[in-house]
Formats: sequence, structure tokens, C-alpha cells
Amino acid sequence: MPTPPIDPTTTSAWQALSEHESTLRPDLRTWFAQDPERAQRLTLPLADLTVDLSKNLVTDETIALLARLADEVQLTDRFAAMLAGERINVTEDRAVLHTALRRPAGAQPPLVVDGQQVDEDVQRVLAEVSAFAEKVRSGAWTGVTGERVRTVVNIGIGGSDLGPVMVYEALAPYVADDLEVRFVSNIDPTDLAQKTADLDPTTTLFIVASKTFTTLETLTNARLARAWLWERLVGEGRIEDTDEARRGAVAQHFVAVSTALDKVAEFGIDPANAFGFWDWVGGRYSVDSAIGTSLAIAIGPDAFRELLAGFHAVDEHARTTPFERNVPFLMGLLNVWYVNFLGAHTHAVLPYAQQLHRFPAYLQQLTMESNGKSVRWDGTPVTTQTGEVFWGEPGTNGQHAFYQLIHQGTRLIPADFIAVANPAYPLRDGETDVHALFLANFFAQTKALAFGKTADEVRAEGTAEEIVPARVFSGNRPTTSILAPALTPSVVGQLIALYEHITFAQGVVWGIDSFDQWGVELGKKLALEIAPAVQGDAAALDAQDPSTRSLIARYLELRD
Ligand SMILES: O=P(O)(O)OC[C@H]1O[C@](O)(CO)[C@@H](O)[C@@H]1O
Repeated sequence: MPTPPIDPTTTSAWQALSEHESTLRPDLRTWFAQDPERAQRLTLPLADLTVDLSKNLVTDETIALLARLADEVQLTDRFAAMLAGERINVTEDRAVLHTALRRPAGAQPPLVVDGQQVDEDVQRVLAEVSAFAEKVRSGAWTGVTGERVRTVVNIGIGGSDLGPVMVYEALAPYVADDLEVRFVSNIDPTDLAQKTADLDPTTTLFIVASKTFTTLETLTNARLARAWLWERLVGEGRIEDTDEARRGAVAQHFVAVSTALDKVAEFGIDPANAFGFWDWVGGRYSVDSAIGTSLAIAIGPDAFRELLAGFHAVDEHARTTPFERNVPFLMGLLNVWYVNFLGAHTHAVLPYAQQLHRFPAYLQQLTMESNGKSVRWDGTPVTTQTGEVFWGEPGTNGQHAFYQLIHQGTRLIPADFIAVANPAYPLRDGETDVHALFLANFFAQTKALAFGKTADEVRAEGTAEEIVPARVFSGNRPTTSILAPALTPSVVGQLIALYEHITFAQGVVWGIDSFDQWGVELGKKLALEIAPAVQGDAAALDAQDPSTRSLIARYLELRD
């Protein structure tokens, strides 16, 4: 039996936080006016990042109580248990060791879990991935006609897609000029069809990325890709129309990343061209494993190692820094404060960096697949709300879309603003530094959200009285600002690890297993059961509930 989680609502800190909340009157204007040190005190370093927490709806007392809560739910002990390889993924009876993927070579003491030399295995696969990436980048690895690879197509979904695509976009300026990576994830055939439409099969390499190598979407897309490759190579007379030639084409144009190397072989990919990882790497925590092979090719193994070093810097910060200065744990507990005490239902992540445009989508899987749970790790119901909805879009696009609701709506929406000081493309519009103008928006938004605009200030602008209420901004809308020097591989690793550990801290408070994802299973199973019905099997159609049956029947009518 797993150790039962500590019910956070029974802790003395929870009680104290409830009382504290009932008397707290958040007033950022006054708090800043009365406390000239507030900004400085609540701005913390995290590796290369500067994290300003001062515009959150907290006082020193709130933070002290959140520290007490972290202590009472044994957050640091649980983090240490994770780092040590204890089986904290209880429902799957697995260790959770994504942090081991970024331990530097030679880290001491060596990590050995259940007899596995974890560090050695991690370094071996990293060396294999790096060597392969170098071969592709140098042109030593060729397609079946001897052409070097120009396009890598990563086929994967969920954690086998969102991490690689997000980092690829984030680090676009680091991608080799003569290489492109495309990402196919959706089983909607449009995805593969569009992504391969203009490709030359002789210069295309497919990476089939799937932890389990059983995922319907990925295996279907892999088969479609294999059929596309064969059809094009044979059709264009590049290879003979023989099984042997087809096998040879797969050997040169397909590699795999998986924990299930036997299944990789069944698909027809040579296990020599497969990169492994382990069941203790969760899908949404796997971008720093061999799942990042497409990235190692695109940005090169050295930059990939810098990415890993960024992750590790944050792991070390989380492991060694006292709560009051521990950025991931503070941000995790702030989220608990907002969800459980101030009633927030969602959390916005707003990158002021176009290259981070997929970061909110990446975080949706990380946070919501991890903490969207109603039972705790011992199977008992949760005792409080869990798992807020994470969402976002890059600034300034979001400003012209949904910020209205954040500024003046009735809901509390804590938001993280992320920006970099040095852009990859420092363009000027005449005399104007366009990136500086962009960041003026970043600074302005958090200021407006925190301090708002009073009715008197609106009136002083000569606004007609009847319009005044519509133009008042209440302020006291909480934000965290994260500023990085530039979007380097290390910084991207730091940002990911920051949110991994925020997610972890929230999960520990709520007593949930943040590393399983049983909630996605039922839909997958039903899709397989429904598949015959949508292909015209009358008995399967009859077996459906009335709504599903009539929807499928209508779909069958509509089909050409
Ligand atoms: O890498 P796999 O095994 O194909 O799984 C893909 C994704 O499917 C899930 O298991 C469920 O959606 C995710 O956790 C995972 O990232």
C-alpha cells in the first residue's frame, strides 16, 4: 500500500491560510507604496532567469504560510524521493526520473535505481543520439539513393510531439540552415498529407517517436509515411519494386525512439536505428530524452546538451534552495493559493517571444495531464480543487484578443508573462528598436493589471461621467514576470524545468500522482470500439448509445 498523502486541508497552514485570506484585502498600490523593498525582495534569480513575484496577491505573511504548507505536506522530501528514484508514480508503480536525463556526465554519487546504472544508461543513449545527429548533419547518413537528409519528419503525439515541436520553434535560430524538421501528430490524415506534400522522399528522414509504440495516431501515421515513401520511391523509379528494396528504404529513411524496442522491430525499423529510453520517463517529461532526437539533429548535439544543462540548473535550484527563494516551489504554492483560496479556475501563460508560441500548448499537457485528477495517489478522493486550466497565446496577439477579460472581467486569472531581453532578430523600424517596443507592452500589461486605473484617474482625463465605469481598471490582477537574457538552449531548458517543478509542487500539495494519465484511456478504448461502426458495421452501430448512434448515422449519410 502506498503511503497515504497528507490531506492539505487538515494542516495547520491550511487553516491559517483560510483565516489569512478572509481578512486579506489585496491592494497592490498600497502594498508597493508602503513597502519600497517589495519589488526587490520578491524578485528572485533562477539560473539565467529573473523572476518578479512582487505583483502577486501575497504579503510576506502569505508566503510564510505557504512555506508552512509546503513543509507540512513534505514537499522537499517528496522531491528528494523523486530525484532518488523512489516509485512515486504509484498507480503505474514506477520511478519518476526525468531529472536523471539531464544530470551531467560524471555526476556524483552515481544514480543507481533497482540495480539500473541510470547515469550510465542515460549517457550511453545521449551519445548514440548525438552520434546519429552528427551523421545526419554532416551528410554521412544518407537516404537510399545516397542523398543527404534535408527534412526530418517527427511522427509522434502528446509528449512525443509537443516538447520537440515547442523547443524546435523556440530555438529556430539555432537550426542548421540546410535542415528542416516537420512534426506530424494528428491522426487526421490532413496532417501527414500536408506535411509531406512538397517533400522529396530521397532527402526525407522519418523519426517515429512513441514511448509505448502502441499509440494509434503515431503508428497509423508511421504506416502512412512508410506507404508514401515506398510509393514515391518506386513510382519515381528510385528503388526496385521489391520487398528487399522496400526494406532497404525503411532502414535508411526511418528511425525510432521508444521504450519498446521489440515493437520497433515488428514495425520493420532496424533496432540498430532506434534510440531507447525508460518507463521512468513520462511522455510529457520526455523532451530531454531520446524523444528529442529531432532536436539534436536540428540544433546539433552541443546545443542539445546546453538545453539539458538548463534543465539541470533548475533541478539543482529546486533541490537546494530554501522555500522562500525557491522559484518553482514558490510559484507552485502561489498557484495553490490562487486555486484553493482565491478561487482561480485558470492560469494564463503569456510569452512575449514569438518563438515561444507553442509554449502554452506544451504546458497544457504538462500541467493538465499531470494534475487534472480527482483522486489521490492512494485512490481516495482529493480533498480540494485541483488542476486549473492552463492556456495562453504570445503577446501582443493575446492583447488584441482576450486580455479584455483578464483586465476587466469578473474572474481572477493569474498570469505568467515571459520575455527575453535580446531578440534573435533585432529589427529596427526607422529609429525604433522594434523589440524594445514589443517589451514596452510586456511591462505595460503587468503594470496595468497590478495597479489598474481609478475612477478619479479616468475622470481626470475628461471622460464623460456615464463612460467612467467602463473605463475603470480594478487592478490587483496577479502576474509573475519572467525575464531571460535571450532564448538560448539553456534558457529554454530552464523554462521547461521551472514549469515541471511548479506542476510537481502543486501535485504534492493536492496529494495526487502527477505522473499517470488514466483519464485519456477511456476515449482511446471507445474510439477502437466505435471504429467498425463508422466504417459501416451495422452491429457495431447498433451497440452505440442513441446519441452516438444517430451522430454516426448522420456522418454516414453525409459521407460522399
Ligand atoms: O509516446 P506515446 O507512447 O506514443 O504516447 C503519446 C502520448 O499519449 C499519452 O499517453 C496520453 O495522451 C501521453 O501521456 C503521451 O505523451
